[in-house]
Amino acid sequence: MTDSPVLLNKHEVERCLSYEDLIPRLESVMGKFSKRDSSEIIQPVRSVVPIAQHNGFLGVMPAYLAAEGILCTKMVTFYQRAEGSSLPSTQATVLLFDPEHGHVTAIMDGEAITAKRTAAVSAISAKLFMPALSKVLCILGSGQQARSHYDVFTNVFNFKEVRVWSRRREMAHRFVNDLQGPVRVCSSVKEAVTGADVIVTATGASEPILFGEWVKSGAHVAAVGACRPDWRELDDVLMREAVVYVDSREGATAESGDIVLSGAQVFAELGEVINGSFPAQREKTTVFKSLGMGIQDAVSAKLVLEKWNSEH
Ligand SMILES: NC(=O)C1=CN([C@@H]2O[C@H](COP(=O)(O)OP(=O)(O)OC[C@H]3O[C@@H](n4cnc5c(N)ncnc54)[C@H](O)[C@@H]3O)[C@@H](O)[C@H]2O)C=CC1
Ligand SMILES: O=C([O-])C1=[NH+]CCC1
Repeated sequence: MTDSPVLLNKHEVERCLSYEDLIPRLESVMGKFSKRDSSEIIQPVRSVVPIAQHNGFLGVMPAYLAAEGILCTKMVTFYQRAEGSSLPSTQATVLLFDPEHGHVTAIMDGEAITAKRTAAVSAISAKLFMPALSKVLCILGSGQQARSHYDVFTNVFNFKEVRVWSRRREMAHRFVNDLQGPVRVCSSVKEAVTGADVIVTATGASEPILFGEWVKSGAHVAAVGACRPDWRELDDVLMREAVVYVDSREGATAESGDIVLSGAQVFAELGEVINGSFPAQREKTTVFKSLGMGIQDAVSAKLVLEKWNSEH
């Protein structure tokens, strides 16, 4: 008989996962992943089932990290919600397994993991690619990802000004009212991004909202939304003129409309920069196209379980 799996809700997961622990673990696993040593890491591109009647998708994201003894899968649903909907558009559950015997050791909320690990990876991209002396951060969107990106970017960096734009102005104000620090609400994307050093796009858009002509030369864009091959957040000009980094080349080719439809060339994976195979072209305009990876969820879930176990 094996023990019953540990069950951890969103509050527990949030409490057990700090950016301080998460960032170095993500850097390490992404650097290893980009070496493509299958004796160490196995992570297929996520399987996605469209739920066409309801504008949604179910993604299954398994990963095995042999050296670290982590076997994990996340199941994530993501929906295009009608404007004004109060339902979350991204929901997830993460399972950790015992790799030796195959039983489930933990079942935990995946919403907090998804929010935090995605923002932490974007922060890693900014650390490598944003201009030296970056002063202005701009966040497009005001949902879960916008919030986690605000939290980690203002924690890790020292911006002089933070701006936010949301397609409904009252949502941007609600977002800002929830925060401690000063944030300027902008009434258009153009106003929000003009002169910004770092731009986070974290929206449910399926057509471009960010245009290259508005982006300051040398700025860094962390593009988190548009995770379907026919969805866009960024226009062709930006995609073709910027140096494009991705989390996984296979994922980007299968899932990113911004890459597939613009015909942009991927310069490198974030992990290839971390492991020293490719340079960080900080002086150029850069785009980090994030799609999300099972290995990111796997190391996050392991951190949560380690912390929880240390307390019980
Ligand atoms: N790269 C990654 O690893 C991950 C990406 N995502 C993606 O990030 C995006 C944001 O996710 P969440 O914050 O969880 O969603 P959310 O529903 O909490 O927030 C979505 C935001 O996008 C805005 N929005 C929706 N449709 C829009 C449109 N057509 N034009 C402009 N703004 C629009 C909403 O007003 C809201 O501010 C989604 O596209 C989601 O699929 C989510 C999780 C992980
Ligand atoms: O990595 C992830 O969990 C997701 N990417 C796009 C939607 C959910």
